[in-house]
Amino acid sequence: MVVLEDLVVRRGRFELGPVDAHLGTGVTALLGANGAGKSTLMGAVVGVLAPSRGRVGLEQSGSPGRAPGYLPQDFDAPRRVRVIDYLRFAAWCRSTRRAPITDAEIGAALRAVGLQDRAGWRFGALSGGMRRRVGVAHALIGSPDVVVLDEPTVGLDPVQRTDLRELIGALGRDRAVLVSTHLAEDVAAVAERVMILAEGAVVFQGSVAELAERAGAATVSSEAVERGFLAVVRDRVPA
Ligand SMILES: Nc1ncnc2c1ncn2[C@@H]1O[C@H](COP(=O)(O)OP(=O)(O)OP(=O)(O)O)[C@@H](O)[C@H]1O
Repeated sequence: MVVLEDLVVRRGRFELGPVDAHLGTGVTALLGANGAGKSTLMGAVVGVLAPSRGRVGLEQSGSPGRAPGYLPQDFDAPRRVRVIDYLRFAAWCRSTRRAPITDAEIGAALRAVGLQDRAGWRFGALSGGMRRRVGVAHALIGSPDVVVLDEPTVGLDPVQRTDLRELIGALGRDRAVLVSTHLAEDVAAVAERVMILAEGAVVFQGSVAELAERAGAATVSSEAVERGFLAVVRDRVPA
């Protein structure tokens, strides 16, 4: 559903890529140290950063032309705006004449993140975790075939983290989901595939089981993912 071909993105002195990848149905976790290029790659996938070389191809089945759903790392909204009005505005921006996004779809997105009873609240009155969940709802409205979530579990309490993981897993059943995280538990719980970046380069692409194997683990667990990640990154950058 997302095809990355020879993709290179420059931001100041930083260069990401070249990246070649095919992100099909399912959850792909994007891992890497701070500054490795995860947000840069996600920005290029959703079209907010222009490639300096190569291409991002989106192959969507449903409403043609609907942009990928995107939770940016620094998602924010005006404090005084009510949640429902913010999402209605976002829905209007994402609607096309042939595929308008209805209030029912906005309600479904709010229910998906457990915020249906906060629809009338002002954004500034929500807790940090709830604001993050509004950002996830914002990424879901209109049921895009491609959903890109930049560190969606940051700031969530353990219950909300678990619920959000379940939601991400469910989304991955019929769409391409790209999710960045620093939490090995997120990867072990929901991802099928993993891509690891180090200093702008792709240093691993494969299944979660293959990553666990890098740590010599026969089964997938948070610990195996963490050790696999460290093995991959340390292989590349010797201490
Ligand atoms: N607006 C910008 N202008 C210039 N360079 C930038 C800009 N934004 C990010 N960078 C640089 O791009 C590189 C990659 O940043 P990016 O945000 O993609 O990393 P990341 O893997 O998402 O990191 P983190 O885990 O800290 O969120 C960093 O070296 C950063 O300094």
